[in-house]
Amino acid sequence: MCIGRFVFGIGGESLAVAQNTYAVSWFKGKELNMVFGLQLSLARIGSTVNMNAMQPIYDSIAKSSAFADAPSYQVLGVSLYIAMFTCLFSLACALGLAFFDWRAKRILKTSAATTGETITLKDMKTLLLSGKLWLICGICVAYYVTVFPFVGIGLVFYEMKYQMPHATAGIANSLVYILSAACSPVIGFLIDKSGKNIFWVMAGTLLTLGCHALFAFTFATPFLPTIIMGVAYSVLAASLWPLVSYFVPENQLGTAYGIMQSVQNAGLAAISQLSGSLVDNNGYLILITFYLVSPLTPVSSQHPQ
Ligand SMILES: C[C@H](NC(=O)[C@@H](N)CCCCN)C(=O)O
Repeated sequence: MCIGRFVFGIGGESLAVAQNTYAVSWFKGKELNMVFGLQLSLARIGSTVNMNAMQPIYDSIAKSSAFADAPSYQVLGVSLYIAMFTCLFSLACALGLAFFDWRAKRILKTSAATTGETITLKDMKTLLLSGKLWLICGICVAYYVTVFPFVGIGLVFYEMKYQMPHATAGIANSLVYILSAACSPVIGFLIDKSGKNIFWVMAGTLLTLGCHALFAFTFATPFLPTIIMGVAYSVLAASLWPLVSYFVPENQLGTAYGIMQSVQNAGLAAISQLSGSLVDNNGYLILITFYLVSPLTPVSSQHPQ
């Protein structure tokens, strides 16, 4: 299983790096935030379908006469084979993209997704010494560790703190992603219109901070902070990722997004472990208080655009 997850991590995150680089190369100066919002929206539709569909798929296979006496690992294996078809669909889309890129290159007599220049060791050094890049990485990791691990343990949180039945807790937990799927393109469009990415990054961070405060210190309906968190997360994601393209030259974008994803994932790996141990040893109040402190890092590391 660990090997499978390792390969999955390499594939998924490389895909994200390539997607971001293509998006900037094709849409810079033309509604880039909206394109990132749209990309985010489709990714979150995928996450929501995954969160809600895998258990029913597993249950229906287990109940089917063909697998009535099958051990659970076999039922799981068949469920994962079904999931594999969405990866094949993704591969088909990537091949379609390669075709359009090749066609654009042929028609425009240029490389569509790159400037033709490749990154040099000197560029790499400049990039690694760029304070702006590390600030964005800091914002990214400090913000995302308060959202992804929270959604990861959200189901049990809603069940335990708010005494919700399993199904209602599942709906509450997927609301962050459902809302993000619905509103990211619109938010991206609004960010394009205002052109103030850093303002929106701060707004997304502060709103998320407010949500964690409501989760930690009140027993008011959790649906309100969850809904606000869905919107805040969309605001942050649609404004933060395109920001890289404002100061990193096009031939270094892939490397810059690769560094950003690595830093984000290193933080997520550590904080997911810490979240589990904080919940087990200290309870949810301490965990949410920890989430409350983490976004303060992005707020304090931002300065006006
Ligand atoms: C845009 C941003 N993408 C990421 O954070 C990637 N590392 C992919 C994460 C996939 C999460 N299951 C985002 O999704 O907000």
